[in-house]
Amino acid sequence: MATENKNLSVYDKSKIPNAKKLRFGIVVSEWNDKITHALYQGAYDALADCGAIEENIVRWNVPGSFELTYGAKKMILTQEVDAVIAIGSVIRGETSHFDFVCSATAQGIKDLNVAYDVPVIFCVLTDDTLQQAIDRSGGKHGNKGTEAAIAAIQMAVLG
Ligand SMILES: Nc1c(NC[C@H](O)[C@H](O)[C@H](O)CO)[nH]c(=O)[nH]c1=O
Ligand SMILES: CC(=O)[C@@H](O)COP(=O)(O)O
Repeated sequence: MATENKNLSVYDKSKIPNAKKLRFGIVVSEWNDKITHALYQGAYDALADCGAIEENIVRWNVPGSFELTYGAKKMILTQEVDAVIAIGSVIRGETSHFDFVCSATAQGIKDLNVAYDVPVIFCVLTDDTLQQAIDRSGGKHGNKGTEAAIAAIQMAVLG
């Protein structure tokens, strides 16, 4: 199902565990910062809506999406979090750099989920245009940050 058929901000709160006892790390890329801050706000608001408390939400910024892997690893090793949300916005330019950044970031975050017992949520938009990114960070398709926050809660209590 493509995003256009599923609003990213819709969730059934009655089916989401309460997050009051959970601690979250959120690593935010500064590239396309208007987009990534909107994603962060969506994630923060959803975590709070589900019971998370402010002092249990730790935010770190990194230069770009490629650095999300290292930032998330450092968050896991030092902050005693139950889940990490990695937030980025990669927008295609003139060269193939987009493909390398997207692939490396996705693979790096996947590798963290394998290497450590803390879920790392892939909240990285990989868009061909700025409008696509706007549409998915609080626009007509909702906010992927919201979706990522709900996934973080669900994965934090898994098992
Ligand atoms: N073009 C985008 C980048 N590029 C920067 C890389 O992520 C990385 O910071 C740099 O290569 C140094 O290691 N990053 C994004 O997050 N979004 C882009 O559109
Ligand atoms: C995703 C990128 O790295 C890209 O935005 C950089 O732009 P360009 O490919 O034109 O150098």
